[in-house]
Amino acid sequence: MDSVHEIAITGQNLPAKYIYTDGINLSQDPSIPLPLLEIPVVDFNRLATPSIGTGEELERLRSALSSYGCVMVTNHRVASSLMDRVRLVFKQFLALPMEERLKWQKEVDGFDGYGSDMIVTKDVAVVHDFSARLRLITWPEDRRQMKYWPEKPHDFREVLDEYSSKLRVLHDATLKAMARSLSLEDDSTFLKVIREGGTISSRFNFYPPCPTPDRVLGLKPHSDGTVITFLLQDREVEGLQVLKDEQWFRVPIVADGLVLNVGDQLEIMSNGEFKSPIHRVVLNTKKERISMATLSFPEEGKQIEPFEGLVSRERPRLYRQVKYNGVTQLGYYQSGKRVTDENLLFSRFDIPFQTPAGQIRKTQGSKNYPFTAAMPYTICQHKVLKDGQWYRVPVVADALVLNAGDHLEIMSNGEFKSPVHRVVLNPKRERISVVIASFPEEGRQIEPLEDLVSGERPRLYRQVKYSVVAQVGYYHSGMRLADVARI
Ligand SMILES: O=C(O)CCC(=O)C(=O)O
Ligand SMILES: [Fe+2]
Repeated sequence: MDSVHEIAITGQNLPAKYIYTDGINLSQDPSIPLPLLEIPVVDFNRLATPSIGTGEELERLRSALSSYGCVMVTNHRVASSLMDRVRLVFKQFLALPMEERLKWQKEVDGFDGYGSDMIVTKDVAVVHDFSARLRLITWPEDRRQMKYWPEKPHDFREVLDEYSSKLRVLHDATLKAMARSLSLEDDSTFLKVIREGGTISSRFNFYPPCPTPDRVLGLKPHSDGTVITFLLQDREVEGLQVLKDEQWFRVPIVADGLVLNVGDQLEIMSNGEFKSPIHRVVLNTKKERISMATLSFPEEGKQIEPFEGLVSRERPRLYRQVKYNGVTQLGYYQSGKRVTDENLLFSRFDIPFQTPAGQIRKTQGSKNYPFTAAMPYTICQHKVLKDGQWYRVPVVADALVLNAGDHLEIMSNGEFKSPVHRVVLNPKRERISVVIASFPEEGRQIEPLEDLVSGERPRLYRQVKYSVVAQVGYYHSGMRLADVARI
């Protein structure tokens, strides 16, 4: 029984399982909507046509996927009329009487078909999504389960067949472009994971109107468990939001654009070069909304791990090998976890890290680093290493200690030094400190400034790409970026 849809039609009161009793952190002030995401736009035609500036477009793609994790793809060669037909056949399907829709209902423990997801988490506190879905494998064709493909409206199958074959071409070319943007020798590196037993699915999402969007979500905060996802949005009704720098942003509707986002499996395979963004769907009080996601997945049981060509001394391996499993992925989704966080080789606890559930995770100590991770800057006395000797840093009332960081050491070609320091504890007294620190943009290339390189002062450091997780990795392994980058 597709309860969400019928509740919407009959206007019943919402059952408690859909309600976030603490409310949803929509805008502080309801009269001011959340800001619009300035989502980077990538022109697919330029990516795919070497003669017209492929290099520049590839760099745009790489940089966007390493900081935002998503881009708006334009000129993707999928006709606007076909996109409209996809929206239309789904709306026509939704308008059918319930008995007709239920003919294509999913099994309780299955993925394909119409209805709400099975609940696999044992966590009883899980809040359900107020949305219904129709999910169908479209590729490879011999994996299609036609018993779940609606026959009404009469052209549903034909339209999905046409759209999914266009999206497959786009999907494959995009994964190849992604590999090229990271300068991988074999541009099929990521695509192989799909070709070797993987699948591509279509997921149609229906979000009914909801009188209390401040207490109910269409989709809870999550990152996709896919390799990549292409999203066809509703033409008129917004609802998708992305978390960036701990702030929620609305994703704009761009006529005929498709939203491409990195999935968790690609974040792992790319060793964190590409980020799988956290997103959610909010509801509209008056209008229903639809969307359709094209999702690619590895084969069940496939081992996913960082690709060797993306692991180096400068960029240590960030994730363990993890076996892809659809049910485990769904469990992570429902309990607000992510496969990427669960398989990170070190703790993220010492960077204020926003979990999908939306709270800053409290410092809890980690398996590997029981105290440094738990207490990054606290309870200790600051000491600095100079000429092989540790020195105590004096307390000067009202003064601030300024120190150069590793990136400034590199940019200044070693003119400024990023000092090694540590913090010791006091047997009796607690101690606190507060740090204000500045960082480059994620993915930014850092290197010595040309003006500071000369015959007398040769270049001392290689170019390195800024990455917050790699930085934490160095910290935990007792390495300094400035040493790693030293020529
Ligand atoms: O409906 C949307 O805009 C987003 C859908 C989504 O995030 C998903 O299907 O995973
Ligand atoms: Fe999603």
